[in-house]
Amino acid sequence: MTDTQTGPLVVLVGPPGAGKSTVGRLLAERLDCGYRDTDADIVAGQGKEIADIFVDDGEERFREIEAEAVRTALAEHRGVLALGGGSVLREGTRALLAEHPVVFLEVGLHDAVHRVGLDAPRPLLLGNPRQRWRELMEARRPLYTQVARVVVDTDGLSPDQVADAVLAALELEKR
Ligand SMILES: Nc1ncnc2c1ncn2[C@@H]1O[C@H](COP(=O)(O)OP(=O)(O)O)[C@@H](O)[C@H]1O
Ligand SMILES: O=C(O)C1=C[C@@H](OP(=O)(O)O)[C@@H](O)[C@H](O)C1
Ligand SMILES: [Mg+2]
Repeated sequence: MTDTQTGPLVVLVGPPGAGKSTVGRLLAERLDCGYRDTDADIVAGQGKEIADIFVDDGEERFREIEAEAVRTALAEHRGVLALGGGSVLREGTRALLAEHPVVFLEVGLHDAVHRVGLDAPRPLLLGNPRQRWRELMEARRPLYTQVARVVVDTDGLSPDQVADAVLAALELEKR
């Protein structure tokens, strides 16, 4: 990292189950830098879980809180930053991301649904996770593509392999 660096080294975007949080932690270890996840910032700031924010306050309020969390993290953080899957929905957030080394972690329906099924429930996938995920990805794919400097396909790859691919794609040195 240089003194003139003005934002995160890497920003990870993509749908739920792309592995943003998992690969983000691995990348921070590899790069020997800090890791930050806007979902964790939101939970800490609100004092409640994401699912409870959706139930108590609604998705629109969550998106407002998220937009502010992303703005703050982009301004403050100099390491690896993982965003929540829906953060690209806000035009203002997409405009901010244009200045940063954004990586779209791509994943297909099969791997994504398998991965999120192993994990804590996500409010937006409740009901029929396969259908919800497919709709969500169809609506968002253009947005992920628009903000991304590079796209890394994660299908069939382990988190370690995805981290390798991200480092190669951004031509970042392993430390
Ligand atoms: N490349 C991968 N291969 C297999 N499982 C993965 C991979 N990446 C993430 N996972 C698993 O999938 C689940 C969701 O990963 P997570 O990092 O939370 O995704 P995101 O933050 O993009 O929603 C976790 O249980 C995680 O261990
Ligand atoms: O895609 C979304 O709209 C969401 C994704 C989640 O984060 P991950 O993408 O890390 O699962 C979390 O921000 C929230 O449940 C909403
Ligand atoms: Mg995550």
